Amino acid sequence: MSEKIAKIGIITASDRASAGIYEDLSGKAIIDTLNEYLTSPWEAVYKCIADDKDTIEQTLKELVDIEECCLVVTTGGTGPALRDVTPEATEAVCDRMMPGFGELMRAESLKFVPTAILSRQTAGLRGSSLIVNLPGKPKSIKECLDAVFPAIPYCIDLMNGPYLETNEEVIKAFRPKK
Ligand SMILES: Nc1ncnc2c1ncn2[C@@H]1O[C@H](COP(=O)(O)OP(=O)(O)OP(=O)(O)O)[C@@H](O)[C@H]1O
Ligand SMILES: Nc1nc2c(c(=O)[nH]1)N[C@H]1C(S)=C(S)[C@@H](COP(=O)(O)O)O[C@H]1N2
Repeated sequence: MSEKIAKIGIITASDRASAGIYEDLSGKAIIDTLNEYLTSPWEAVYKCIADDKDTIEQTLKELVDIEECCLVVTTGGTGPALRDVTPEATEAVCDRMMPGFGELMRAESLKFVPTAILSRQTAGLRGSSLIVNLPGKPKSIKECLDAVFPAIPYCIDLMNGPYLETNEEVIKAFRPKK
């Protein structure tokens, strides 16, 4: 995987965005934020789907197993609303969970909104891919990614994925050893 261009999956889980009731600003915010962060070449594989557990699971599997994305970032469906099932779909397809991501994003998000604890966002590993959940609100994307992204390139290194390089004036990747 390391010689290939890094593929990054972006999944918006939203009944209304997927039905065209509103424009998917959150998926766009993920792409814009990653373009600001990354100086190494990458390619987005983007999907906007309904809040349906089977559909989210199938889409996660497609982006990891067929598209070979080293990282998949989801937005939406992490709260307590009855159709919010993105964390459950993520757990269902992951071999190993990475609970630190959700813990850190909720802690950082509390600096912006007192409702941060309503997000059940999580992260996990499927094969050699990292899946990270973000909340649905467009403004939450950068609030959460700024917190966890410094650890993501090293996480992908440890799974023999592509070497992600960042613009250090925007965000600094932390690699404890070379
Ligand atoms: N992908 C998105 N693009 C633009 N705005 C969004 C998006 N997701 C959420 N929002 C905004 O954040 C608000 C609260 O998010 P909420 O989680 O209820 O949205 P949602 O998951 O898209 O809802 P639903 O799936 O029921 O349509 C929405 O009413 C909308 O204004
Ligand atoms: N950084 C950040 N985290 C946030 C928010 C936010 O605006 N910014 N919104 C919260 C709210 S109001 C909800 S209901 C939950 C779940 O959102 P979701 O169901 O759209 O994923 O995320 C929470 N986490």
